[in-house]
Amino acid sequence: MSQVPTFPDGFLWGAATAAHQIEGSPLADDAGPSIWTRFAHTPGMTLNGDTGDVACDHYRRWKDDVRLMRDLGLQAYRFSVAWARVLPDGTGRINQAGLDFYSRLVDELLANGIEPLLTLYHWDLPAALDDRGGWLNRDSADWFAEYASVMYRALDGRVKKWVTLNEPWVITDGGYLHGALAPGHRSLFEAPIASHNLMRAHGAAVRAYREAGAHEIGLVVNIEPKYPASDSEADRVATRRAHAYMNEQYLHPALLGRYPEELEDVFGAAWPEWPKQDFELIRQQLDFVGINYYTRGVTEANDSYPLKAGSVRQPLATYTETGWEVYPKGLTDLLVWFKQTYGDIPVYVTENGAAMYDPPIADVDGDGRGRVRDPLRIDYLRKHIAAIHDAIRAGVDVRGYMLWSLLDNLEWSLGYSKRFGMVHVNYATQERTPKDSAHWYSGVIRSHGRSL
Ligand SMILES: OC[C@@H]1[C@@H](O)[C@H](O)[C@@H](O)c2nc(CNc3ccccc3)cn21
Repeated sequence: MSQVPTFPDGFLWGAATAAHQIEGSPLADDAGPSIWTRFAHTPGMTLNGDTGDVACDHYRRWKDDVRLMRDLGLQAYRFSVAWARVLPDGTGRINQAGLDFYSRLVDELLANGIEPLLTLYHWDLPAALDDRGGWLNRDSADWFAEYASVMYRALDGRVKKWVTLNEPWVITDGGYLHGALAPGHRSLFEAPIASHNLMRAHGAAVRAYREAGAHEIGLVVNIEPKYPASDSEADRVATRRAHAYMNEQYLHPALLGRYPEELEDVFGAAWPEWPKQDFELIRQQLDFVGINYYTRGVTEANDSYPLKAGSVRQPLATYTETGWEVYPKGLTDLLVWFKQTYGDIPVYVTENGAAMYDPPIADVDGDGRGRVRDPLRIDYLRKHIAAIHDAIRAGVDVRGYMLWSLLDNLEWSLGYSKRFGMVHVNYATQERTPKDSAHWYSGVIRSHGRSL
């Protein structure tokens, strides 16, 4: 970047988390179990048998964590609601204690000048609904709309930015096709059905919001630009399929009212006939789209997958703990593609970050305070925020940045093995220690990006 970056007035600087990954106490105060409570307690499903039983103990430490956000200067905080705290059976009976937890959290955020950005669903379906077929049941759209309406009635006005779903692609690719995530199904036939019902649920929740809410609602997707590993026709076809499968499978129905044509070929006999009226439900006017960006996908033809496409690991820049390539330009390319494909819909980067090897906490300055020196994370964040600035200069209406994540937390099936936080969590003592990246990010926020 040649000159000092200037971000638009009102550009929102925040951080993101998710209920199951930080809260702990999943069954406290009459909450019901979720599919992740069940999945993590199933032997062999998570690394080291790690569960969300304690996590970051945020359910009890929420007030201190909001104080930490204030001290870091966050302007916004993206979090998710654990559906089964509010509706232990998924529908019907409301658990007031669960609703009160989120109401108190929102009030504390507002009292500290932090804008809440609420995600209704971040993967933790009530187990009682999974027992009724979960996302494979077409009734799931009604279940989700009922839950969403409970939350709108309780919090709308205090919460002014709502997200229906976090990453429908991961929910179905992980939970229904490959089985690595809850509920752990492995079925090419189930995956498109779960995807479709998730998008029907998204549409039903937006429709309910238009009747009950008065502010902003959007969808969050994880998308990554796909680049062919070579200019061979086979790799180019594979890249197109991978792009349709991850990047268009959810945005097309939500914003264009149709699926990309490649999906019928990708799923073959497993691709159902969809009722036309479903797309009238799915396609709803959105106030914004959230994009979660971590890396790109270099893609080659590979007949051993249903997709007939595989990712090619890039040798040089995969020093993240997840092995994901560091490729900031992919974020610029993606944001420009989004605008070119779907038009001028406001965008938030609702997740971006990296799990890096973090050295142990040490009193490196001799001032009695622990420090975590994470220069690689700072470098990653700096380059990706600069990539957003490049997209803004190219005309993309990016409204904010939510760093993933505020805290080290439970990385789903990978347990506590990956640390994405800008704040270190000692899981034995629950002590929080802002890493160097947290102090750096505070400076970025204070300077509105000019200190990049
Ligand atoms: O993996 C880091 C975060 C995760 O902790 C969040 O809960 C989730 O919203 C999230 N989504 C991605 C996007 N990529 C992804 C790819 C394959 C499997 C899982 C996530 C990364 N992350």
